[in-house]
Amino acid sequence: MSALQDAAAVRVSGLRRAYGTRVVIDRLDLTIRRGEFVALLGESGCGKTTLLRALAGLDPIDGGRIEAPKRPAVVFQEPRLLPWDSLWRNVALGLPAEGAREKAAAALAEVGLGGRLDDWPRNLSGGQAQRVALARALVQQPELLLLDEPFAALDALTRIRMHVLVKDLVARHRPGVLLVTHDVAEAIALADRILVMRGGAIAAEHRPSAPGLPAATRATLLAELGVVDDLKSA
Ligand SMILES: Nc1ncnc2c1ncn2[C@@H]1O[C@H](COP(=O)(O)OP(=O)(O)OP(=O)(O)O)[C@@H](O)[C@H]1O
Repeated sequence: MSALQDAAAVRVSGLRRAYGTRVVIDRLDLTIRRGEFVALLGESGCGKTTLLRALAGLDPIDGGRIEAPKRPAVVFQEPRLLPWDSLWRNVALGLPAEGAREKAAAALAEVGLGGRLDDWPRNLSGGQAQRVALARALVQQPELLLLDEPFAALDALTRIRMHVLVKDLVARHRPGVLLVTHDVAEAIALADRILVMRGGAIAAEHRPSAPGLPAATRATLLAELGVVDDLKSA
């Protein structure tokens, strides 16, 4: 294997997924490298969540290949915490018992909840609950982190705080990331690479990092998503 291949967090080739006769993913190719933050945009119903669930191993596939060196970790729009378990037990879910509390404590500290190990999910705000969900994902030391609109239900300021946190966590742990989002600004703020899904595959790719590019990219992305934004010129 070459060094480049070694760095892949996931490699997808010729992926196909159908619900009955309805083909949702068709000949989709995608590679995400470790440390690379990829955002996935696309019109509602184009198959983003279907792709994410296939990558997560949650759903079967009907053709093609998904090669991932390790089981990916997933954070969904809702935190999906177990209400009867303390925060550290929620984070430690699936870890071997030995050292689990220490690992959960370190992960909770990383998301700013270091003093809340023995607290309960019911005492958390929406943003804090999503922090716990992130800690639960990162404690697995994933090579691929799948984020399915994890900030969509949060208020605007909490969302920005979460962006800063996630960017920092990804820079430190360097998993490959696939973020499904409807928020063009979020994709531009976080991603190294923005993919647009259409017709069951990746139809376009953008890199928003070059100085001066975000405004142009926003317009380009909105156009690709079929959104006419003439508010500013109205
Ligand atoms: N379990 C299922 N059975 C049948 N059809 C499904 C199932 N799950 C999704 N679909 C259909 O597959 C298509 C893709 O759905 P998916 O949820 O992947 O889209 P999406 O891009 O994530 O949408 P959104 O942006 O609205 O979340 C949709 O037309 C949806 O109705």
